[in-house]
Amino acid sequence: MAETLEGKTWEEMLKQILPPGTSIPDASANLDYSIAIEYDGPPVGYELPTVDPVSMSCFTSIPTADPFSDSQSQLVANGAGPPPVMDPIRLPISRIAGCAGSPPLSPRGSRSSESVVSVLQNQEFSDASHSQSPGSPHSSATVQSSPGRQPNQPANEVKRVSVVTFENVQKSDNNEFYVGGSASPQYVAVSKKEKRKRVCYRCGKRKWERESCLVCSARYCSNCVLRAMGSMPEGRKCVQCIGQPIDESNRSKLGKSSRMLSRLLSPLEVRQILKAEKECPANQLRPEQLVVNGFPLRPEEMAELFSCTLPPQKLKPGSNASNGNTQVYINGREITKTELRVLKLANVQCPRDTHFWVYEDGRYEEEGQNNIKGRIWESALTRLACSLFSLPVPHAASTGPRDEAPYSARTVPEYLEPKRIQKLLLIGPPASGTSTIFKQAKFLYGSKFSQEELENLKLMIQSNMYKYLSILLEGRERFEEEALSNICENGSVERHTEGGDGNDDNGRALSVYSISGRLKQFSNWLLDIIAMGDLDAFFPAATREYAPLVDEMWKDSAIQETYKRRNELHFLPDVAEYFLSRVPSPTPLNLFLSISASARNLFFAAIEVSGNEYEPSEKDILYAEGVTQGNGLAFIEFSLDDRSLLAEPYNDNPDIHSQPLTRYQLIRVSAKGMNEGCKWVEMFEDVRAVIFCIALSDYDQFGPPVHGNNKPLLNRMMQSKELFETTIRQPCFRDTPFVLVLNKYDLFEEKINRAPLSNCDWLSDFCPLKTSHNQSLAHQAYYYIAMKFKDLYFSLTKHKLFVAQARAWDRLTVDECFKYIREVLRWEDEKDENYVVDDSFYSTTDLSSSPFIRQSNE
Ligand SMILES: Nc1nc2c(ncn2[C@@H]2O[C@H](COP(=O)(O)OP(=O)(O)OP(=O)(O)O)[C@@H](O)[C@H]2O)c(=O)[nH]1
Ligand SMILES: [Mg+2]
Repeated sequence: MAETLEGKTWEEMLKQILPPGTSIPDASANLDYSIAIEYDGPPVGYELPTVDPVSMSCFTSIPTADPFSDSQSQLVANGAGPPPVMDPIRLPISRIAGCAGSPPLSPRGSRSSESVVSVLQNQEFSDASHSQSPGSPHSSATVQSSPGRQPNQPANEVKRVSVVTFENVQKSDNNEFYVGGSASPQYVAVSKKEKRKRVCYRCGKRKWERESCLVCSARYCSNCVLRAMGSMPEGRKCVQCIGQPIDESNRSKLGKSSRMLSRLLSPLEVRQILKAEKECPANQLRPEQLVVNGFPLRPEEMAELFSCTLPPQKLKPGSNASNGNTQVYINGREITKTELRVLKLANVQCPRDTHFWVYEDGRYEEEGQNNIKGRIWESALTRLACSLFSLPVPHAASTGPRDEAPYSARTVPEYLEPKRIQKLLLIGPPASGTSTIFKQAKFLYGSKFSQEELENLKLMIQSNMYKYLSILLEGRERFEEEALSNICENGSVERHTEGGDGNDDNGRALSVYSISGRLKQFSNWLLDIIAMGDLDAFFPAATREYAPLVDEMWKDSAIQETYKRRNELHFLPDVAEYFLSRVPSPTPLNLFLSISASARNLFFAAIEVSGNEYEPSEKDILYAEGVTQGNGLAFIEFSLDDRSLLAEPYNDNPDIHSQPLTRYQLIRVSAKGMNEGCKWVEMFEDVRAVIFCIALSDYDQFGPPVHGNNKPLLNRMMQSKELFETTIRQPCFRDTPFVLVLNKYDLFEEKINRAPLSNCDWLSDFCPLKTSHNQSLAHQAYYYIAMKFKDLYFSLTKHKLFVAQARAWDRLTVDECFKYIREVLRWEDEKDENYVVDDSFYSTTDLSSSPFIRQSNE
């Protein structure tokens, strides 16, 4: 260009710019090749002409058309379609009468303001709703899809709308604009969230494949989806929609696979996202959406509904929960065919159009007749049929006045109802070992862990790893502060970074516990979300992004130094070490020659456990804290072999072996949130026994109170005792036998010789005998604690407390516990039948298999 500038006329230069053969215009006065530049000279002495601004009161913006695509121009060039026509911009008059041939229904917005070529209704974009405008994903304006067009219709001759309105001009979050118009009078009332089909809401580009937000239906292309939806803690939702309920029309899509996600993410990640989508609280039906007999459910009713043994599946909002089709009504609800069959079995006459009224205790009459015809569930057969078909059987409590209870769970001998499931509620203060016992029961008597359960356990272990990591990081901060203040006070340099000058680039002091800025950032992030209780929301999707940093951190010498002082990290559970210090094989040693052995172990454990390929071993599962992620309700059903040693004396009847085994349902709940007047326990009023688990080793430990955060640390045994008292005081457990499992005997045994029981005020009057009778201190102390609880229980309930000992890590001891519990249930049954086997208060202290059974320290 430089040469062309020199000595060439403007005609010559122009010739080079214009296509060959084009004539050069004459240099006339009007010819203007000037380019606008900003004037920055001195102020002018005259008034500059101005253009009145267009009134924007009705428009948020002037709608513009999409760029004219290559394929469109191709079609035009081939004569396959007429040239595109720009839609005239409409004035904000409320209605403009239109006719066939009037412009397509909605001028569209585009971020490109250079191109003003109108939308060509081209095959490429053909779709029933192709002419819609891109709209705000979060707006609720009305939009009408084009009624579509005939296959042979020319591309641009879509059916024109008769009326176009401009009332719904919207501005979206990302500054794109659209105008929604009502197509024709019959569509005006149709209010549907506007959809910008084929256009990505984020980049505005047309893409075939998009993923849409379950809340606002915003659609994103594969380039944008991860940016717009983040780590998808609630599945496919834009980040700003997280926490909001889904659009109900999307309910059937919950958890259904997505090709785009499968392409972008690993199968495990997709599974995790889809699982979160299906299961996260925000995406669940809300009680008020479920209508039963014309009334929306209350939260507690909903909780009750979903806590039953066979909760309803695939409920839809507003669905008719009665779902009957028999023209027979009970309490205003049309019953189902199965229910009708059971009624017939119960000898209830029910011709069509009968309206029954059934009372809580099973008495029934024809509506308005005031003439009780009988009791529906009177016969065992009816009850059996009901339990077979998962139909309700009235609670023992509701079958009339308590003392007459005609068929309470207690008084119907087990063998009359072989199918009845004996529910066992397993409960205990945090970290007492309930999950461990639950998992042992599953290993012992239950079915294998399903793929899904394994996946859950894996996630749980992985998220626990982050918790342990955060405890380490917190410890590191503490140690760093200590070290730095030591340095300041003593001028001591002994803990300074080796080889460094003790300062970082910014002149800040450093200690062996100091980490780099990047790691510090990660550390702050993790500690923040843990402190906010948000880990579950971020895990696993967001934490995955940090995986490389986790690796880096494990390798860091500051973490290694912190880990050396793990005994000072009180919140680091014992099992953390198990998970943190595993060395997987094969060991790529050469990679890690430069780091110490313990750091290497941490590193491997982190990589192994946090990796996708990690599969938890049986031991991992057992040692992992919790049963389910989030530690919710968990239950299993199993039966026990009845031919235990303890059972034999009662099994004289040879028929007993031909009868089906008793089924048990073990329900494990976290005791968190249980307090006086607590409602949810009432859901378990029909349990056969409460298994209350306490960690013996808690007697010298202090922890934050279960209720309330700012109170001083409390002795954990005292906390367990309080929770125990609260539980036994629950009215719904008034007649329920309690089995106290004193767990963690292994830790207790090891601890008792160095820490006296008097660490716990309640246990301060323990007075061990000289161990002349071969009775170890631990045995005596255990027995003493058992008696303390029995006394307490008796004073409050006037009943006997059954006590068993366990080391939940040892499967055999858990097996013994359950066999003991089975015996307790038998004793209770027989007691109810007046075959009182054992009435002494003290003889039920412990398992008869225990060597300490007759050794009281009284
Ligand atoms: N040493 C020892 N540790 C045990 C025993 N039973 C459980 N643990 C460990 O104690 C910790 C707490 O046990 P969990 O079974 O998770 O306790 P939990 O009752 O479910 O407690 P939350 O989950 O807090 O409700 C886990 O790390 C267990 O591995 C035991 O008998 N001996
Ligand atoms: Mg647990």
